[in-house]
Amino acid sequence: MVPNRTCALCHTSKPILRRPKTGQQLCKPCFFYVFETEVHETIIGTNLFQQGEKVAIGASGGKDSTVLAHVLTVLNERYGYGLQLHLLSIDEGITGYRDDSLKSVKRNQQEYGLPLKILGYDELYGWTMDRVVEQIGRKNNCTFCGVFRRQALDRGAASLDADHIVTGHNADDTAETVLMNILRGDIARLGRCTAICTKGEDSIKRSKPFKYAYEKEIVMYAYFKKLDYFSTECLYAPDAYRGHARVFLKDLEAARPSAIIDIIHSGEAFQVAQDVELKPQQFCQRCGYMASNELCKACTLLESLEKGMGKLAVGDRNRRKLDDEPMPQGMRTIPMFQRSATTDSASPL
Ligand SMILES: Nc1ncnc2c1ncn2[C@@H]1O[C@H](COP(=O)(O)OP(=O)(O)OP(=O)(O)O)[C@@H](O)[C@H]1O
Repeated sequence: MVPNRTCALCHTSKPILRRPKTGQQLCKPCFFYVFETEVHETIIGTNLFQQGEKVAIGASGGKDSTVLAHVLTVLNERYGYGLQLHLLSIDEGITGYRDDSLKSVKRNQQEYGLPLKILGYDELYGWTMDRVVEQIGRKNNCTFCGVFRRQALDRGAASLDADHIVTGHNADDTAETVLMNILRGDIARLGRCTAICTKGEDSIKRSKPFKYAYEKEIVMYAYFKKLDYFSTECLYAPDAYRGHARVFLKDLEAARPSAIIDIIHSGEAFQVAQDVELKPQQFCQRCGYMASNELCKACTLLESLEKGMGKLAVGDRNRRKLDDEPMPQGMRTIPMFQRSATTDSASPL
């Protein structure tokens, strides 16, 4: 980069970076300020939080959630949101990966003085991902991990009596998800994947304050702030299909940086046609968690593992095969879901 003589915002200091989102050359303090202010504007513009809410930050120890914990702590103080922030980590039981990243979370907990709860797949499901992979191999293991994590975050948050879960999903993640849902023709997910906040009936709110934050800027923020995070990819290989969407998105971004935001805006503009039938929500008959069938996805997957049939990666097609197999003695099930109290009467920020 041929630097301008001065920062594009303060016109005083020497610029040290080019902002990936806008191409502006900025000094460090101005970059921190615009990055934080844009997240604040997203929060205020979408009425994301209520005064006094208890917010569980999904903390994986990776860059996104580490920056999220940092920025929310800063904004909560700067703008008096009045949030009770809590770190919530799910230990999937992946030796050499999650155990190391949890060490970063613990160091950050000390640094920010935030309480931390760790909930393990082992404790909740009786299975670690190491053991799941032993049974099913690496193919499809992300399906188990994703379904188990979603429910574990809800259960962890409910046990904290939290009103809200926030995750570090960023603009790149959201744009990838839009692309994936288009490629799969998954209309139901396409309709809801760009929502900044989702709340199923009787479930805890879940939101993505970094929905418009570029991954490259999150990495820059972490780097220049010298934040402590863990940067290794999962040992059990990332979701292959998402990988294609990611590569495609990176190519588009290289040609035109606004591609990421443009795809998100396109996703936001999609409307599900009236005649598209969406499955109604119900509660799992076994564990009481939200479900679109009699059993929730986690109970179905757990049952397949317990029966030694995890390789089926049970979708609707294989449900019959699973039902035909008798329940093993002492089959593990997930405890009943305890919902937390809600604070719907609280006032917005
Ligand atoms: N084990 C976990 N415990 C708690 N939260 C998690 C965990 N894994 C993922 N999350 C939440 O989901 C978000 C997206 O997770 P993903 O696996 O896509 O990782 P990522 O994009 O690399 O994010 P990060 O850099 O924070 O790990 C994370 O930012 C975090 O908020």
